[in-house]
Amino acid sequence: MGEAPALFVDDVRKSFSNGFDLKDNDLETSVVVGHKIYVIGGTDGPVLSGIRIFNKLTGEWVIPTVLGTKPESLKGHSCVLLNKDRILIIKKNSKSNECVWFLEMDTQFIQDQKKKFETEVVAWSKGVIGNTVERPIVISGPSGVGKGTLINMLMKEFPTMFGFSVSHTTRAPREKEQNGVHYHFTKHSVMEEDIRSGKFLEFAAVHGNLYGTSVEAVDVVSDAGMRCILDIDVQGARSVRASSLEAIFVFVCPPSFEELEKRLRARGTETEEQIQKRLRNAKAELEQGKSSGLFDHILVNDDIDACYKQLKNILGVSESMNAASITTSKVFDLPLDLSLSKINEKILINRGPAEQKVVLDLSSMKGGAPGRTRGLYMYAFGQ
Ligand SMILES: Nc1nc2c(ncn2[C@@H]2O[C@H](COP(=O)(O)OP(=O)(O)O)[C@@H](O)[C@H]2O)c(=O)[nH]1
Ligand SMILES: Nc1ncnc2c1ncn2[C@@H]1O[C@H](COP(=O)(O)OP(=O)(O)O)[C@@H](O)[C@H]1O
Repeated sequence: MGEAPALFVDDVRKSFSNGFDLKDNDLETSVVVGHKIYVIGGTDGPVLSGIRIFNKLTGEWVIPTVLGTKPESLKGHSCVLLNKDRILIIKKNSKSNECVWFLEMDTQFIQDQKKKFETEVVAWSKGVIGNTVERPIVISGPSGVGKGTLINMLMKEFPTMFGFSVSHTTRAPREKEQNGVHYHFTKHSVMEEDIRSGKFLEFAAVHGNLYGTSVEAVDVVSDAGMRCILDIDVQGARSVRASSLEAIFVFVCPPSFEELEKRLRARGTETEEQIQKRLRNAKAELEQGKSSGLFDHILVNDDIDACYKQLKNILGVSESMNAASITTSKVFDLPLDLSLSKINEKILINRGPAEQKVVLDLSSMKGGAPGRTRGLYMYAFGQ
């Protein structure tokens, strides 16, 4: 087939000389990138992040700022450098659906973060095997129009198909709202810090509070094989439109302004002052929602059942689909004893001579820190 010869990672390790007695083993591995040596793992010393970088030019160790969601433990792993901007890490003694991780050290995201932090920065990104699910749905509309009601109906009828993106907010919880279910309720300072460190896909100040969708909120829904629903305001919808998330945008209008006010009052969850603020903002939101060209579909929520039916039509779901099963790709066991070799955009995971070999195909890889790395395929062959 004319493929390039396999690059054996272990040969690369043996061939570098750093002046240090860095012995690669299952717990601590090293990857050379130009004049830097990235050491991953490591249990000794003050290396809390488990990542340290040796700069061969200055002869100094640097502890980088580590972003993203880390693997829970890295007791036994093997790694290989990909395209000089990220390192692939395979966790040993794990399942194929949780073994693939990437440590990014020179992707666009990292370059942006380095400017912000003015330090060395690396970021973890979990690899997700298999097909991505259908396009997420962004639902916007003024307060009290019925967004929550429509979303609840959808999730109740199709519990395995749709998952709600749980936003963060600095507003106080309403009586029946649960932390982690309706919102992640948080403090202004904490949320600002998380925004700065790139954890949010979008955020906006709405009715005097901060609201935002974390990258993680969308990823956990996709990881569960479900289609993600986002209930966000028009500013947030605009940010999502500009992001890499390819969503369907739906704007919900009331039949009249009077009806909107009636619903907001009847819900009884806001003070008079808050109702007034929401009504004032509703005017601008309705104008932007209807005229901006941002939304793919505009629904009028007059009769709730009729509106719900229209929403289902837009999403292409029907009653017969509510028992639809989620297709998951086959899960393999990866032993403690494995080695990696790289052939173009494929990684061969050798599981011992008598065992099946596993191929990790990276040719359709997309995404990455601060979210998951997707578009990965894994299959076994051999005995
Ligand atoms: N941009 C953005 N807006 C959000 C997010 N979560 C909720 N919102 C919007 O914030 C507004 C206020 O939400 P909430 O306080 O729950 O009141 P409600 O609109 O009356 O349900 C609504 O327009 C929501 O769509 C988010 O993560 N990002
Ligand atoms: N089509 C409708 N007709 C009458 N009342 C509605 C309709 N849709 C929603 N409601 C009611 O209006 C109130 C606001 O709806 P909600 O879903 O909380 O709005 P939002 O999430 O957009 O703020 C709720 O009390 C809900 O039961």
